[in-house]
Amino acid sequence: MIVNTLSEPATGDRAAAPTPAATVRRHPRVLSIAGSDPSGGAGIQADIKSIAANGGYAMAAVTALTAQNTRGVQSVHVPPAEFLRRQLESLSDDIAIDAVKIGMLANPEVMRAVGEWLETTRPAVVVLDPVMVASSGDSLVAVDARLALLDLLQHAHLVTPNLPELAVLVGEAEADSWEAALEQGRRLAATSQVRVLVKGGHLAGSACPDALVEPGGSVEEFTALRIDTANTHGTGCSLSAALATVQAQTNHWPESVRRAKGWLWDALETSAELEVGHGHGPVNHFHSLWDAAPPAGNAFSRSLWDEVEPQRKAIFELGFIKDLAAGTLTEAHFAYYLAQDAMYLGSYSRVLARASALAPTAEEQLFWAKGAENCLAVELALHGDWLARHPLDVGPGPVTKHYVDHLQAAAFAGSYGEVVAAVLPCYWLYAEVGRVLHADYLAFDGVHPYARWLETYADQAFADAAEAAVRIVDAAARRGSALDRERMREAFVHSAQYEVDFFDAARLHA
Ligand SMILES: Nc1ncnc2c1ncn2[C@@H]1O[C@H](COP(=O)(O)OP(=O)(O)O)[C@@H](O)[C@H]1O
Ligand SMILES: Cc1ncc(COP(=O)(O)OP(=O)(O)O)c(N)n1
Repeated sequence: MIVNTLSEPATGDRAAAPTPAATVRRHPRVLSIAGSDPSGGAGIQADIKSIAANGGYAMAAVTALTAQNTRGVQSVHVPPAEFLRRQLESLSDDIAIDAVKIGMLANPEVMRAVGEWLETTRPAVVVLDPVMVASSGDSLVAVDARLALLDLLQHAHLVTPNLPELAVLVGEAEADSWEAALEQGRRLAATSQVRVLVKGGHLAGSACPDALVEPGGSVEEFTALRIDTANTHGTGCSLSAALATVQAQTNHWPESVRRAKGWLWDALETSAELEVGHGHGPVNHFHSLWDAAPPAGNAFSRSLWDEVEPQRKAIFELGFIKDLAAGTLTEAHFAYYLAQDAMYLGSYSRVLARASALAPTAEEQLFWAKGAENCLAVELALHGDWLARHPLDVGPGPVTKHYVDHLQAAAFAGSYGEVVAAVLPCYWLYAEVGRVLHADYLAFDGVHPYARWLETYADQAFADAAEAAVRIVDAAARRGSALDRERMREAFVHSAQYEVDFFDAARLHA
């Protein structure tokens, strides 16, 4: 689970390299300018896998050849910088490059060649991983390269040093705490006027924090649980290449960090499956491709529906629902329910707005935005109407509070898949309750006291919206990894249980 927190508003900050126009591409053309790692875990080999795994078209200009494996670097060969220049010019003469990731640049001459090419080409996204030392401890860069590297920062939109690299860039000793690392990140960002991703992989502890630090000093943190693994070869390469790719898809740095870090976390967690080498093994770049084949069609939503069968049955066994169907529910209980529902809907609407913000297509964006609007406009009007006639002075009850907390946690820390899975039960179970109760209501003899409410939820438009929400969840499940689907499943089941508790809370409230 990736959790992110913003310590100061990110306003007014601007990295030195000009912020590009907001063009995004589903499959950006991403160039890695980096060294070769023949073991495939780091360098251009890792970058190409990372770019492809994140949906980009990968290209690579080789800056250096290394002889290395998972145990260490045995030898480095640096071709003439002039030949790197030719590779770069050859690419930019022909191909539109949406994003660049820069890795191992072995000496100042190579750095200058890359700087000059960036100066003329000005790619929209430049992520600079200031590679200096491999995870084995072997140096990959000439000792006199610091100034040339600092000079290169002016061309980057993001620089991603690990703690030893950050220390070299600010000319200080390596940070031994997260707070000290953030301070160094702030100093680098301010003095070089560059956006910095401070990475906490080298710290001890159960958490693995990273933080986006803007030149103006604002910091946004992204925390994940530390995975207990030795397979950390190439994490920095893989992360920076993923960041360049995702940024070209989103044009939103915090979202790019959240996605790239989440992807890398899954790659680390499933890395043991690869069994490569005897030292620091590689991460599993294609975990989502190789995991259990994504569920076809509506298989995922069917499995969710089956899994919450106990909750579906429980709803129709509740006294509240039975009394509501029979028209014998007291007005006091119904008013309490509507008051809680009105409070819930206010928050639910915001969560739908978040789903809209994260949506991968304009169609889904519009769907959730309309849902958010409907929640406020239609539902609150209906409830406001009833509640105006039956005023009830209560705050959010414990179930309302827990349910809303659960939705907000998904909205602020979860992926798009988690958010849409968490909001789905409210659509789907309500449509189901509406369908069943409406049938009872049509067979009802006399004037039903809750006719208006029952008609609203048996509305065809509501049933259509529930169906559309189900289709969106299936599509998100197909795109995600097995881990993503597991998180979606958990989010959905929790929400389904809260739906049961929510109805029940009204009757329990005397
Ligand atoms: N054991 C781990 N568990 C989870 N995330 C990790 C782990 N090790 C590194 N990371 C993440 O991998 C990325 C690279 O981290 P780091 O090791 O600091 O840089 P580098 O690979 O450049 O030395 C960061 O996002 C970091 O949080
Ligand atoms: C050719 C080459 N480039 C870079 C590295 C270092 O990889 P990185 O991901 O920055 O660091 P570790 O995660 O391996 O510490 C490399 N080894 N080879």
